[in-house]
Amino acid sequence: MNQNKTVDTHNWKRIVIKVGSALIAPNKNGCSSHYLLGIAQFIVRCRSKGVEVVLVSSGSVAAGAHLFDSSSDNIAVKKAMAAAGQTEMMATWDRLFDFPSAQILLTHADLRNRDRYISIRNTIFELLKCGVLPIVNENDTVTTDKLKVGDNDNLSAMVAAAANADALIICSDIDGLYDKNPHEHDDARLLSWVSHIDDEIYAMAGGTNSDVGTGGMKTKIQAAEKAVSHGINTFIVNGFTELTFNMLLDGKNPGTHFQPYAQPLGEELHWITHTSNAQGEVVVEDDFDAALQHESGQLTSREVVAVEGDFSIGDTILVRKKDGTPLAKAQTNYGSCLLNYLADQDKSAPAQANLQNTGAIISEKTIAILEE
Ligand SMILES: Nc1ncnc2c1ncn2[C@@H]1O[C@H](COP(=O)(O)OP(=O)(O)O)[C@@H](O)[C@H]1O
Ligand SMILES: N[C@@H](CCC(=O)OP(=O)(O)O)C(=O)O
Repeated sequence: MNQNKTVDTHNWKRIVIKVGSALIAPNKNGCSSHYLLGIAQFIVRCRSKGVEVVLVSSGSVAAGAHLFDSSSDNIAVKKAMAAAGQTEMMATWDRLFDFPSAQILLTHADLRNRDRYISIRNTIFELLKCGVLPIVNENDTVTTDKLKVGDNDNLSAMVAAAANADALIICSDIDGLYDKNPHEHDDARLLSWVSHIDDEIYAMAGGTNSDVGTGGMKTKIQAAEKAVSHGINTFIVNGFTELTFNMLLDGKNPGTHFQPYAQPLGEELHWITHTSNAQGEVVVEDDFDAALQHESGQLTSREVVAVEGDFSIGDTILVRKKDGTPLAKAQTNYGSCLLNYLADQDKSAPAQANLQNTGAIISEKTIAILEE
């Protein structure tokens, strides 16, 4: 691994900054502007250089905790903390800027739906065009396990991709990624530069040790993986110290820098691979992959062995072999009900199965082939 300390920041036109809960409400005792001041100054200086900024701010649960029984693990209480803490957090950020900011609250259900995703993108672009700072968080009040992203590291990467950002800066309570959790190992070493994210990198990343953080380093690596495949320079940095931001402004790497892909995935392919998740599965014969990858890139009901889950037109599905091997993620042109019907028709009365070729279940343009 290279130890690369310089960063070519001059070409950055747009960045996403993610701020962790420990920086917003370090003691779970309401919001504190102590650490936010340095981050706000960094945002102001970026904007004055013509760099557009989107902020992804965690901390609503931590900020609202002091109003409730903070020892409670009850989900409804956590959601109440988030709802109350969100206004306090937005007010704290707003006080630090002399330009307008805008609140965007999202769930994964919004991001994985293509139309809603486009609407989110367009809103972000419009806010940036008018000089308004978008401040994004997960809409914790309405989420359920099935609907949520669950951590703001992954959310920030999805937002960075949606915003077409040049860089994602994840501000945490630690200097970057170490080869093991430094809170548990005295001999842990900081990695300045990661050129490729693989199992070895994931093995270094542990969970959180803090009362307020979600996901620890693992979700930050997942976020980095999403972002670099979109061509986004990704950093994990220590948000507690102003030196971090001075270094970034000087084109120096203050933490861990993840190298972006030289040839990023196309916009729609990236979305289907890294933002959308499969709502159901279409099972095909074990010898199907060659056809999918090398022939028409299309799948018809004739090839379908089974349909699993409940999905609608436009949803993302997983195409997999009978033996379980995942082949592709794709947007479906059929809902699961009709697809089940078509697949049954093909099996029970092949001669009359005139519906079988009514159209491709998935179309070439919306397929992400998965590596075996
Ligand atoms: N290999 C590692 N390198 C650095 N930190 C690690 C590592 N493994 C686990 N961690 C933990 O991840 C924490 C940062 O994640 P988290 O608590 O979720 O913060 P945030 O609120 O900024 O998202 C660190 O404080 C540390 O306890
Ligand atoms: N939506 C949650 C975000 C939780 C979260 O991901 O926290 P963190 O690990 O500190 O970024 C909140 O605002 O509390």
